[in-house]
Amino acid sequence: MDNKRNTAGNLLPYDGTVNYYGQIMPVAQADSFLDLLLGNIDWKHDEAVMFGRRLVTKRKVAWYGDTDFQYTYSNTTKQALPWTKELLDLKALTEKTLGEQFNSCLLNLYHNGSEGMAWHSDDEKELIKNGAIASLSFGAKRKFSFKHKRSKESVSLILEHGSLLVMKDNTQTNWLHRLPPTKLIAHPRVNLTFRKMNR
Ligand SMILES: O=C(O)CCC(=O)C(=O)O
Ligand SMILES: [Fe+2]
Repeated sequence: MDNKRNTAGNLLPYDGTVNYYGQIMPVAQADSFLDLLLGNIDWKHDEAVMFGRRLVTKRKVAWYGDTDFQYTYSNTTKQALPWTKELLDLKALTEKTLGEQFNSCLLNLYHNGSEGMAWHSDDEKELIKNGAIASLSFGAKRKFSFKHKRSKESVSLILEHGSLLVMKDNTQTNWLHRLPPTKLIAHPRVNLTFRKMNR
């Protein structure tokens, strides 16, 4: 909550840019956003196809966006839901902090530490190439890791309650990221990734 957040340094040593702004709001405000997000978002279990089988994830997801955005994966077409009041408030805060505009948001709800997300890059063709992805976290503090696709060098940090992380430039081309599972955490975490989709 000081002016260091405007000069967050690059956490990656090369081939991309990741800035961690830390907690960008008071804890009481982050608590209230967590409650609103847990209660008002249309959370659904996600589906994935693995080994030719349709699997349902333990983690829940939701997708909100500007208008009639649509994208297809695992043979299902998803439609963006219209922004809620609290998502618009969080989008405005994120845009003001970063000086960047976003048009959609993917939300993840991890009920406890047994749920995480495997190594991946956010490089879907629907996303503007090298567009910034802004990640807001609420609830349980969780470790977040990056691994370079060729050198395998890795970088990790802790994402705090009410914090902002941004991934930009050629990060998705060169680095994977993941949210590792942990036995140590028994309470939920909500993550929002504001994204820029092609129209
Ligand atoms: O939960 C997180 O912090 C990251 C989520 C993520 O990588 C994604 O939704 O693509
Ligand atoms: Fe991701």
